[in-house]
Amino acid sequence: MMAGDLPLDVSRETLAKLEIYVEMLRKWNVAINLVAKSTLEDLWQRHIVDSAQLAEHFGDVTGTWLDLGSGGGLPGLVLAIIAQGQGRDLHFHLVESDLRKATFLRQVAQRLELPVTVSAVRIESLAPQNADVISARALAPLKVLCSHAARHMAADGFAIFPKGSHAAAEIDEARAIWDFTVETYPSLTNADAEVIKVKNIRHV
Ligand SMILES: C[S@@+](CC[C@H](N)C(=O)[O-])C[C@H]1O[C@@H](n2cnc3c(N)ncnc32)[C@H](O)[C@@H]1O
Repeated sequence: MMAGDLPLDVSRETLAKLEIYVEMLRKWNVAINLVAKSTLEDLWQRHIVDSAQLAEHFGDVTGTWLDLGSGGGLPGLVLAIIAQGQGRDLHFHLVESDLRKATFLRQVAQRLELPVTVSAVRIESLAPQNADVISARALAPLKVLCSHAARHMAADGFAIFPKGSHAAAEIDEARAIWDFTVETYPSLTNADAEVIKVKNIRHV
């Protein structure tokens, strides 16, 4: 494991928890497609570091962090491990409609004693959450994410989405339907990709 690749300092305990998580991810991935098998060789950089970079946006936020379409826990579980290690007052709510993936998320959360709740439902059927932060990775284009965020985000909250090389096009497309403010940050794991932070989402 390469702690030095992480975009932040983490304690030995946090690193140990990340290692256990990765070990469980690899084990369960034999039976469930949590991450593409083609990415297993580079799992740490492709998935753990790529998720961990969102921790740079913790700032002084407290409350509920809602991660939509968590899959194998990316970025939700990685961020919960880091936030817990930093002693942050953040609770992570992971939404994943696939029951087997949701079971995996609960098993990791239980084993690592993380501040995590898992809802095994479709996002569309989840009651409005008033979340302080919303994240989603590899779930949907920005125009769809804006619709989820508009429903589930607190008025003063923000959404943070790792995006690929089409972030600018997705922003343009979303603007036809949604009004919002957006900040973009270069991805630390992919020179062509960006992380976008979205606030004040309203229908046009
Ligand atoms: C492409 S995977 C990405 C998973 C993870 N975020 C990652 O980066 O590896 C998308 C995940 O979202 C879940 N998902 C898709 N649509 C959903 C919905 N409407 N409600 C809840 N989960 C959904 C799928 O089951 C899948 O696990």
